Amino acid sequence: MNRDQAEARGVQAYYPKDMAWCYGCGRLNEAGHHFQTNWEGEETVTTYTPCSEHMAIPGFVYGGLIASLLDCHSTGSASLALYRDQGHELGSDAPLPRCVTASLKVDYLKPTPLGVKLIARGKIRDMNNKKVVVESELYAEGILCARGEVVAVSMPENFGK
Ligand SMILES: CCCCCCCCCCCCCCCC(=O)SCCNC(=O)CCNC(=O)[C@H](O)C(C)(C)COP(=O)(O)OP(=O)(O)OC[C@H]1O[C@@H](n2cnc3c(N)ncnc32)[C@H](O)[C@@H]1OP(=O)(O)O
Repeated sequence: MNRDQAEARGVQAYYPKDMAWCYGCGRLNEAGHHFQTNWEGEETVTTYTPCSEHMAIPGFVYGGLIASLLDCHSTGSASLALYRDQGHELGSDAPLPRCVTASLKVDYLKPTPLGVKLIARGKIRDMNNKKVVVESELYAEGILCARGEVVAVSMPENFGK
């Protein structure tokens, strides 16, 4: 599988239908961004090219879009990390761990240009069997523009009840 094919089938491609509606990364949400997250060695990677409707200031990306990207990148990374920890890789029949965001922190370091490919790279900083801390860096044309930290937690059975 080449890089493009791997990105096109990130962890979000394996979410079951009832979990595939997220505005950021749900493949079934037609209005959403369809972020896709996968392993690249020990790091996780999500890429996205924002367009003019994602503008904050002419030429630069809205910070909320960057937060969304880091959010879904991190929950996807957490699912991948828990899955690998359980001895599985994408494509296996075992069910994927479901993770939601407990905490999201973003530092905006430099203005992020519109119209170029953004690359989020994540590292797993801490994890146990129900919580994963993901630290990420967001690059545009090789420049570090934002840094994020997400605490992702396994989705409880009684979520929302
Ligand atoms: C079958 C296949 C499925 C496939 C895969 C499905 C994917 C699934 C849908 C994905 C779609 C995308 C998702 C996008 C990301 C959203 O947008 S998700 C939506 C936004 N997030 C939410 O709505 C979450 C709302 N909050 C909650 O439901 C609950 O507060 C939580 C997050 C589940 C935590 O519940 P809780 O009872 O507090 O958890 P608890 O067991 O006490 O804590 C677990 C650990 O987390 C830590 N923790 C809890 N809250 C926090 C916090 N705010 N800050 C720091 N640490 C915290 C605790 O300290 C504890 O740490 P340890 O003691 O283990 O070290």
